[in-house]
Amino acid sequence: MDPSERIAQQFHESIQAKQAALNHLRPAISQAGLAMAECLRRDGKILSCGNGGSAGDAQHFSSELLNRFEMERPGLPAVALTTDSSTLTSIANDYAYEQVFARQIRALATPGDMLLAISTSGGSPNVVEAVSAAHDRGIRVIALSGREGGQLAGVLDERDIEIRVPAQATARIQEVHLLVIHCLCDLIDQQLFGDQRPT
Ligand SMILES: O=C(CO)[C@@H](O)[C@H](O)[C@H](O)[C@H](O)COP(=O)(O)O
Ligand SMILES: [Zn+2]
Repeated sequence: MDPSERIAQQFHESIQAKQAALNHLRPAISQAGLAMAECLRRDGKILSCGNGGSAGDAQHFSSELLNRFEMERPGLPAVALTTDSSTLTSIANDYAYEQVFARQIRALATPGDMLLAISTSGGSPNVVEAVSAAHDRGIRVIALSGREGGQLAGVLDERDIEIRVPAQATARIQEVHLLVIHCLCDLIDQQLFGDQRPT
């Protein structure tokens, strides 16, 4: 296959993954966006975590909240748990890599906060531990996952919301995750600041 055909195939697969996700995920995304808006309205904050590309997604989400998404509005409280290398390396060194997010959640989370837990496989032990820590602190979890949901699906409770992308390839799941994150930001802004969209 020549490069041009490979590129066309990647685009085609990405479009297909998004198309397949649309109706499947619409109710869960809507529920999650409204829950996040309510959390922020009540002065809660949203913590986020993930590994690799999902660490980038966790940071992408928190920066859309802290700075802004598409409209002019005040910054909203969010913390990506993936950015402080001193904290991450010391927790991994002194305890275990599985604890890098959980220990931060136990220190930072207060009642009414939420956790956005991102894992394409649902199998990353540190993301699974993060969910347990969130539950210990009494905070709700929005889980962004894929494939068969992994261990993450098994540790969610009835208050949590699972947004599981119906795809198998990590890259495709990540591409849908980013779109879901933008939908969540859009719903949060609409719920808190009204319907206007940038021209
Ligand atoms: O971005 C990519 C591959 O596309 C990788 O960095 C990927 O995020 C890493 O392999 C992660 O460790 C995978 O973790 P997870 O999504 O299964 O929780
Ligand atoms: Zn990637």
